[in-house]
Amino acid sequence: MKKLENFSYTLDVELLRTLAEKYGTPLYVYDAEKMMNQYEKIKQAFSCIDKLGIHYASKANTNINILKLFKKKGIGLDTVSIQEVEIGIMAGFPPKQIIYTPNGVSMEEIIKAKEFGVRIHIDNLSLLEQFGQEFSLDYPIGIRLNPHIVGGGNEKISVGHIDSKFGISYYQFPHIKRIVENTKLKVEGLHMHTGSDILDVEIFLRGADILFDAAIKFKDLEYIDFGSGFKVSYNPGDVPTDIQKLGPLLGKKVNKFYKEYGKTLCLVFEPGKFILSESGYFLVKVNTIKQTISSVFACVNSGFNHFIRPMFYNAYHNIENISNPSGRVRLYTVVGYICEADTFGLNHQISEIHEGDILCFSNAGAYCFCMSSNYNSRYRPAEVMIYKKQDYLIRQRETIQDLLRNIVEITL
Ligand SMILES: Cc1ncc(COP(=O)(O)O)c(C=O)c1O
Ligand SMILES: N[C@@H](CCCC[NH3+])C(=O)O
Repeated sequence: MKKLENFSYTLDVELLRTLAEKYGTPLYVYDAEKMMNQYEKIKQAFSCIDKLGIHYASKANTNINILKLFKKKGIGLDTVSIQEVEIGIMAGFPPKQIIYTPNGVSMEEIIKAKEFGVRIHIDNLSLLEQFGQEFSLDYPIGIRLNPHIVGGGNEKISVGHIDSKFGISYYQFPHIKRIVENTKLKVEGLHMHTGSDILDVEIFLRGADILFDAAIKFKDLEYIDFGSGFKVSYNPGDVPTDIQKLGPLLGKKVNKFYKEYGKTLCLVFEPGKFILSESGYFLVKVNTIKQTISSVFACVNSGFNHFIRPMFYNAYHNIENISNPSGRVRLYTVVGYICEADTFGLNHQISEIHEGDILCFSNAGAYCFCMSSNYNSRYRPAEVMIYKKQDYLIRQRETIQDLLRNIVEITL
């Protein structure tokens, strides 16, 4: 069967077309095999590291079926909210396999996480002190440091710089130490995450130096958590993070550190995008073609309410016409139906589009469905997962009842 050329599709065109017909559009399709291949790539790249812990960043896609798949493979979970913790527990993860690294949350939420028994990362001096005063030695925690490194594909996802709200500045280290000593807190982990979409291997290595420098000053560590940020290719010429190169370089630093520390710790990564992004496809139908005096618009039955990355981050996503994959290539601006600027792709080269054709967006696995909304009172799409060559509906398309579910009608 024909596969789409010039891009890393793992599913063939005919299958995607069949799924669009069977489940309707707009539709998210995920390929479980591709997720697992990506996971294996990470494992292999860091195979020189003795104790490796990979925790899938569930914020990339929290569908419980995807979480269960990772659980089955023995992968850990990374969460950012108490709700992600709860979904993780529901998916069957043992609490100690769940890392919880929130930002800007209340002490009440941290206490709930403690009640679930998950590994908590605190990224704020005030909460560190409160937690220490209340729980002290009873409950070991991890601390998220801000290494003051500028990394990440755009300013919205660059989170390790000096003006960022994330982590505790490593310049505030004496303050951290004072709180830990005064409250007798047990620190079992140190964490850092500088951003998403980081191409440069050097960023990770610089972060490692800073983290090890801090880690040597804590005697009870069990793990060091490097967060994530591995980049994927969003367009055919794009280059992903060279994790094959990063693995051995980081491995050298890690082993040197372990010698100094006198103990082998677990080295944790929390990948989301690298595992999920390329496994996903977003299928939409072309409602109409609109030729203006400047552009040819392909207007589809979706919008940034379903797929926000192009509008929010200016992100490029490859778009193919899977109804006419070998047609003559023309220039199209692909737009959605939302009542404000809503562009998926400006002047993309796409094989000739007719009304009713199905377009396929690539890299739709991570940060796509989970960032969707009901803006303009549109239903959120269905999700399908291909697992062991079978397609499974893993989320139903919404209906009018979903839009009204929490509304309380009052008598006027
Ligand atoms: C703390 C933390 N860990 C892990 C991730 C996952 O990052 P990515 O999807 O780039 O792998 C993020 C998101 O950027 C994050 O904020
Ligand atoms: N949502 C971002 C990724 C990182 C956000 C989480 N820290 C994206 O779509 O690129």
